Amino acid sequence: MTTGGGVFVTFEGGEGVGKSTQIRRLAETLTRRGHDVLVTREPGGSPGAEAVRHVLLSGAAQAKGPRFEAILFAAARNDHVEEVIRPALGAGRVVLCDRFMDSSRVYQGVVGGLDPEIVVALERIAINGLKPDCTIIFDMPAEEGLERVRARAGAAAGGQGLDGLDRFEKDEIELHRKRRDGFLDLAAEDPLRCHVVDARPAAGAVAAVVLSIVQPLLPDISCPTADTVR
Ligand SMILES: Nc1ncnc2c1ncn2[C@@H]1O[C@H](COP(=O)(O)OP(=O)(O)OP(=O)(O)O)[C@@H](O)[C@H]1O
Ligand SMILES: Cc1cn([C@H]2C[C@H](O)[C@@H](COP(=O)(O)O)O2)c(=O)[nH]c1=O
Repeated sequence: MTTGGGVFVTFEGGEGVGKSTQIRRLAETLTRRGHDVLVTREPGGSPGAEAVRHVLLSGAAQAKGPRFEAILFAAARNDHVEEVIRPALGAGRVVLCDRFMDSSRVYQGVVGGLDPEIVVALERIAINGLKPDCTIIFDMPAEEGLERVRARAGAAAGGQGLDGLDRFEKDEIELHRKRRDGFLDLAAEDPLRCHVVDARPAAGAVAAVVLSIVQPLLPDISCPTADTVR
């Protein structure tokens, strides 16, 4: 368990696999059961990192290349870790984070083509020793995830056909397929931390699988501890 008694769970995968949907459902379930839950995301999660998110997802940094983007992701991550995640874990909270270091390993590293030594060095600086207790990797064919993303963007635009996609969502389908493979490879390399979950079933069925993975990591809050009983 992470320092301070909190539990740090990250959610990863390609575009449109249902990370936000599942985090929202899990947070509702855990909160109802009495856990103190923090939902956060990357890039972003702290005021400084949210500003960097806009630069990255708008595509403003793309022309500078993967190294420049990777440095921005790392700077945003370090701010998020030190300003938000570490304090929350120190306070014993359950932190549910939409993407974290594995997205950098896959998007900028394995698929982005960044020198592995740079990926490792940036990760070390960014996370400063803080690793997830558990990582859920949602898996589905890249085409199906992108269909969900396009449907979501279309609905948000009131069905007016605006593409509404961010810098990474707009990439070629072959890159999305490689990202899926990259996440599966990471999961195979670190099976104690990473759990691959089939993202295709209905949201309720996926949520049940996610809960079964996270539940054993949580502190038992069913009985009062000795020092709360007077
Ligand atoms: N199990 C599911 N079955 C069908 N549709 C789903 C399922 N889960 C999520 N969706 C829908 O798919 C779309 C994408 O879901 P969501 O935003 O949760 O994915 P995401 O992984 O967070 O996306 P992104 O990669 O863009 O952050 C949403 O419109 C959501 O309602
Ligand atoms: C943390 C992180 C993210 N990315 C990419 C992956 C996604 O395309 C976007 C984030 O958008 P989302 O809708 O919030 O999932 O950013 C990345 O390339 N590297 C990273 O470290």
